[in-house]
Amino acid sequence: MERKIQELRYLVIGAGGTGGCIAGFLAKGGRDVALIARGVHLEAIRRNGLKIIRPDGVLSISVHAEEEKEYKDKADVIFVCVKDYSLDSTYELIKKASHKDTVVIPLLNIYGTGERMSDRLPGIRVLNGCIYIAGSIECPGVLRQSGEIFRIVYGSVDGGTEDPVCRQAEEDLRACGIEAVYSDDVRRDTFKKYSFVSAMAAVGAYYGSNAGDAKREGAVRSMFISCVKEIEALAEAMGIDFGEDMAEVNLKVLHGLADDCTASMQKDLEKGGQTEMDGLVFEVVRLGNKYHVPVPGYVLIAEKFKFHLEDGQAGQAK
Ligand SMILES: NC(=O)C1=CN([C@@H]2O[C@H](COP(=O)(O)OP(=O)(O)OC[C@H]3O[C@@H](n4cnc5c(N)ncnc54)[C@H](OP(=O)(O)O)[C@@H]3O)[C@@H](O)[C@H]2O)C=CC1
Ligand SMILES: CC(C)(CO)C(=O)C(=O)O
Repeated sequence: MERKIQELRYLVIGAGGTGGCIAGFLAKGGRDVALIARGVHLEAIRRNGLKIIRPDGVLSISVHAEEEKEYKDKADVIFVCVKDYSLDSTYELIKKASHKDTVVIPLLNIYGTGERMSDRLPGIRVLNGCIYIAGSIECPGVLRQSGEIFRIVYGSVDGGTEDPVCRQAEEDLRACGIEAVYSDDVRRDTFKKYSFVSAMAAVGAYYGSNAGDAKREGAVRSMFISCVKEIEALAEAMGIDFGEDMAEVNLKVLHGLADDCTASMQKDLEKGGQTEMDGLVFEVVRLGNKYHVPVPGYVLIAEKFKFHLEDGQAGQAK
């Protein structure tokens, strides 16, 4: 018998550019959502609510936010919205917050995150997912969303088994103003997102360029297109059928971004701290090596950041 779902309880881990916007939109739409944040950002959200500066104005939203250790509930849907380098720090909370039907939806830009998380979370249903948004923390308690794009795609790692929780989450997200897609081929769809963000992040890091530079004819745009084509060749070797011309699709996505938009990896790089370069750029070089697909654009970019393969094996960043 189909399980009757009443109101889903959402947990969003990470209150940055992605997680803060998701929790903010869900809360604004009246959904039951808790947001895990920390430090001065958490204090500010608690004191003043969450502000999201958008192209069409500022949203001020009251969101239930707490620290990881304060969360004592069980959630039906958990969105994981942290950088790859913080992922390990989320596992204890996910274990504590899950019941037998909970679905965990990682939205990281790193391809294959869901599979990696499943290995670390036996007995918990971890999906795969991705998100299209351009968001960042402006200052404590305040996020900036540039451009209108806000799309979440998720689905089961094993393919398209229909799940009522996932279907209801899709309805909830849409009702709250987020374009949601419960995908029947999430491996393909997350690799499609990867073909965009990896290329944009790699080229942006190489040239120090933004979306506006890639929109105009010239070296930045050419390299962006070459990188997308390298990922297309990889997809073919990996048995992923994109079914459409990703250079064309990704140029449309690019044109939907504000000119001053840069990938979140590039923002981290400019701040001088940890970045997702390994999963977004070096991993493409490793995949090229594994599947015998030439990826000269990525090799050039990776070399600029002192990464190379050693003896034909997966190399180390130096
Ligand atoms: N920003 C964007 O526009 C987009 C980002 N993405 C991807 O989404 C993922 C998340 O990125 P984004 O939202 O930008 O990341 P941010 O760095 O903006 O936000 C992550 C937040 O999570 C916090 N955090 C990390 N670990 C914990 C924890 N254990 N408990 C509580 N808080 C925690 C961080 O805190 P602290 O700062 O203290 O570490 C930070 O505030 C990445 O993989 C990114 O590539 C995808 C599409 C667009
Ligand atoms: C490029 C962008 C903004 C597109 O969603 C993104 O995914 C990121 O910054 O990580």
